[in-house]
Amino acid sequence: MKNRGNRQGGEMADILVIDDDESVCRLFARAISRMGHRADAVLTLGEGMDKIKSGLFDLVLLDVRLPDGNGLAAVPAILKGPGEPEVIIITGQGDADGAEMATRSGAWAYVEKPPVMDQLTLHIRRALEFRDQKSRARLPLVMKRDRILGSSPAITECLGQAALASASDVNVLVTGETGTGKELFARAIHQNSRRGQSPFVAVDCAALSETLAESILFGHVKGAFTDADRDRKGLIREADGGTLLLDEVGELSLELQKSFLRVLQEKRVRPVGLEKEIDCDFRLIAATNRDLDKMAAQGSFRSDLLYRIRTFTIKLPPLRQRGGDFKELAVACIHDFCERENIEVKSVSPDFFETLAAYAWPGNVRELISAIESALSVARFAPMLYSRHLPEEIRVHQARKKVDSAEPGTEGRDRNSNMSLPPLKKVRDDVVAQTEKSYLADLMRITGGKVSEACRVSGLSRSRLYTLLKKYGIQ
Ligand SMILES: Nc1ncnc2c1ncn2[C@@H]1O[C@H](COP(=O)(O)OP(=O)(O)OP(=O)(O)O)[C@@H](O)[C@H]1O
Repeated sequence: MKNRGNRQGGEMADILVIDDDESVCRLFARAISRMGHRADAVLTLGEGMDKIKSGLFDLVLLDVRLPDGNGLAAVPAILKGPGEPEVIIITGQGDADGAEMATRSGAWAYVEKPPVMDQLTLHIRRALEFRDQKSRARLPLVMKRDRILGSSPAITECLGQAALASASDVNVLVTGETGTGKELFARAIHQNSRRGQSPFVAVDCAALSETLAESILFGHVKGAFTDADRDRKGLIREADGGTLLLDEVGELSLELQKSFLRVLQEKRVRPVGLEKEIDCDFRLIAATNRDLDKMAAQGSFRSDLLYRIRTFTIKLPPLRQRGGDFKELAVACIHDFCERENIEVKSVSPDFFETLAAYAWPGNVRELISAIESALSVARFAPMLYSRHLPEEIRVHQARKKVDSAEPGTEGRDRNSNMSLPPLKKVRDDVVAQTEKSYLADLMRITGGKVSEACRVSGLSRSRLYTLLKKYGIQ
C-alpha cells in the first residue's frame, strides 16, 4: 500500500470519484487517466468513505447530492481521514452558499456540472501540486549524519539545512573556518541526495597547478599538448551523475572561474583539444573559508559565479561556538583511536576536558582530533588521559588564560588598552599559521614522515600537504 506523502511531484496520483451518475464517473475517470493518474469511482458516499479508509487516495472528486448523504457535509471527515486527500466538489446545483460552505470546510475547489474539462483538469493539477508541497514540508528534516558528530544548537541547525539541501539538487555553498567539517558536510549532502550512489568528486582548487588546471578539470584529448599521451576525462566529467565538490573555491583563478561559470550554466564541458562540448550532469557543492563577497567586491572573485554557486548556503560554526560538542568529538576520537590501535579505551581526567574547553581551536575539529590523537600517542601505556598529555601550545594557552583572569584589574586593563591591539585578522592569521605549523610538525612526527599516513590522519590531499609542508619549511 502507498504511504501517505510518499507520492513525489509528477508521479501518478490516486483519485477517487464519488458520483451517483455513472456517465459522469466514466467521463471523469477517462480525463484522469489521460492526465496520467489512476482513477477509481463509486456511486455512493458510503462506498466512497470505505474506499478512503484505505489511505490510498490523493484526491477525491465529490458530488454533493448523493443517494445516501450530502457530500459537502462529509468534506471535513474526508480531509482529516486516512491519507488526508484533497477534495474537489462537483455539483449539479451550484449555489453561492454551497460554494462558501465547501471553501470553509477546506475543499480545494467547487466546480459546477457539467464542468469545462480544461478547467477541471487545471483544478486537479493544482490540487495535486498543493498536496506535493504540503507533504514535502511535512517530511522530517532528517538525514543520515554520516560521521558528523555534535548536538549543539548550532550544528543541529546546520544538519537541518544539509537535510534540506540533500532533498534538492541546487548548488550549495558551504562556508566556515578551516577544519569545521565543510568537506564532511558536502559528502553527507551527496550521500543523502538522490545522487548518493553516483560518484562524489572532490577538487582541491588550492592545489590545482596553473598550467594543468584546465585539463585536470575539463579533461583533454590525446595530443592536445606535449604530455597528453592519452585522452583524459577530467574531474568534472568524473562527477557525471553525481556531485562535484569545489573545495577552497576562492582559490580558483579568474580565468578558471570564467570557464567554470560556462560549464555550470550549460552543464557541458569542452576538453582541451576537442572542438565539441560534452554533456555533463553534476550537482555542485562549493566550499570555502574565505569571504567571497569581499573577494567579489575587490574583483578577485566573479560575482556572477558567486550568485550561481550560493543558491543555498550553509555556514558551519567554529568549534568554539559549538558548546559541549568538543567533548562528544573528543570521546569519539578516543574510542576510534583505541579501537584502531587495538588498545584498551582510555578514561579521561576532568582536567583534560578543562584544558580542551579553555582553548579557542582556531583549527577547529581537525585541530581537536589532532590534539587528542597526539595526547593518545604520548599517553601510549597510561590508562587515563591527563591535560599533561596534550600538545604544549594548548596547555600554555590554558595556563596563560588562568593567570590573566586571576590578575587583579586585568579585565579592565584589557578593555582599556584596546587601542593598542593589532587587527583581529592579523591575530587570527598568526594563530592559524602557528597552529598549522605545529600541527604539521606533530603530524609528520606521529606518522613517522609517511605522506600517505599523514594524508589519512589529517584528511589533507597529497598536494595540499606538500604545499603546506613547503610553506612552513617542514621536511
Ligand atoms: N561535526 C564533525 N563531526 C565529526 N568529525 C568532524 C566534524 N567536523 C569536522 N570533522 C572532522 O574534522 C576534520 C576536518 O574536516 P573537513 O576536512 O571536512 O573540514 P574543512 O572545513 O573542509 O577543512 P578545510 O577548510 O581546511 O578544508 C575531518 O577529519 C572531519 O572528519
